[in-house]
Amino acid sequence: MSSSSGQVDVMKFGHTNDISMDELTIQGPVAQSASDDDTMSPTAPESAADDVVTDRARKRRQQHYEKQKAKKKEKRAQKQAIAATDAPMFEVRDATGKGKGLFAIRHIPRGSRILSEQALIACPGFVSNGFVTKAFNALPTDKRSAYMDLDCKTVLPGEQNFPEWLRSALLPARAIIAVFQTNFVVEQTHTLRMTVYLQASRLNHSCVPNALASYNSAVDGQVVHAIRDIEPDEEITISYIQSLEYCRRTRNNELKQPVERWFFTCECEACGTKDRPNETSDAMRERLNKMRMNVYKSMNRWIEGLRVNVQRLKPMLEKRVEILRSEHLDGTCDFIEAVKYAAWASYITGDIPKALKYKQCEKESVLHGFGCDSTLYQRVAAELGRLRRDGPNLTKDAEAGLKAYMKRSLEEGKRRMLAEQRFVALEGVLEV
Ligand SMILES: C[S@@+](CC[C@H](N)C(=O)[O-])C[C@H]1O[C@@H](n2cnc3c(N)ncnc32)[C@H](O)[C@@H]1O
Repeated sequence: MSSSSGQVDVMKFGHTNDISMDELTIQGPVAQSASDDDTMSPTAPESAADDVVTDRARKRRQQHYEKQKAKKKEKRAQKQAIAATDAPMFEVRDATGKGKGLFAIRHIPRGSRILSEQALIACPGFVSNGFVTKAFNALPTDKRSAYMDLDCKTVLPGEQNFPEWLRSALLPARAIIAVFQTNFVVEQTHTLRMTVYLQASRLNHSCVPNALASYNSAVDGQVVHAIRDIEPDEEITISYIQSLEYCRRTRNNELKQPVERWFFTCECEACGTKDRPNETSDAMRERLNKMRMNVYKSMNRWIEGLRVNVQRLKPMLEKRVEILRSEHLDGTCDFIEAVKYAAWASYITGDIPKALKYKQCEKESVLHGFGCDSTLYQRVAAELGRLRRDGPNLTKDAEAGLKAYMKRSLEEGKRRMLAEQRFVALEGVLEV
């Protein structure tokens, strides 16, 4: 479940570090009202001017009060969503043809935290078979048997040809590693780690998932949120792959990268079956992928300081958001990335109302998918606040911040992939 680590890259609208609080205050409402006063007629009687100023002050106070009220309401709703974790929302059940899975036992509204769990086994940095075995042996007996009860699909290369006695002799050590291989997720904490969970590891994959799993530092574990309303008896699914914008064939190849560890071909509503593939969805995803590649190419050019015609890029970015919606992928990491880029393009081209609209949508999606206690949400909420407050004044800082951020996130992404590949390809396969 490599993508269930769920970390979404976020571009910043400027660095808070680059701007002091004092600078921000100067650009705020006080400076604005001073320039407004300049437009007043010099002959206007003092008392009338005072009235206007008082009126404005009252209006501003009222607006401020309304904002605070709205914020409090939002926070209360968020807290309620998190508290809802206490009430059971799902059960583990047989999922025909998929082994076990998690199923809703009541209506789960979008944004609810479905589960919040700490890892059973967590291997920091580059794990080895030895580390996994040692961590397993350190578990209490009941946890060990719960671990061994998890799905174990992985057949290590060449194993089918081993004589029976050798296979049996290898089984105990091989089973511990194979369960780990089938179920681990890669998490970005202060360092990379690979983890296995008792409940979150039961989540099956879909290319139209209704939930998002991510690492949450406040919980120090995985949290799973409903990214749309989920009805009773509906299976709760997440995405195992890096992007849902790939076409069907690539998505299924992705599930086998860097080596086969899950052994299934997806037959969700977007994939269809082998005999009746969903060609309409496939064409849409193919289109999405082309758009995504284009965006990345342009982003790379922009990061390197080359000329990019963002004005021309903008309609394509907006179309991407639209298609993702039509594919019922709102709320997924791909969607969050798409609205983030759309906000960026609107911002760079000076279309602040649209930038605000997309940024607001990003904030809502991150809130619903990651929760208000996620660092990602706090970052996006701060970006939106900054954009609202400072609008076009931040352009220069925003550009510098965005570039630095994109560089960092590209490097992080590479490091994460390398760690996963190293474990799966070297430790998991060759050493056993
Ligand atoms: C991390 S486990 C998920 C939980 C697992 N189904 C169980 O019984 O514990 C991954 C395994 O689930 C199964 N699986 C996940 N998503 C699937 C899907 N969409 N179709 C078929 N099998 C799936 C595959 O066998 C895969 O190796």
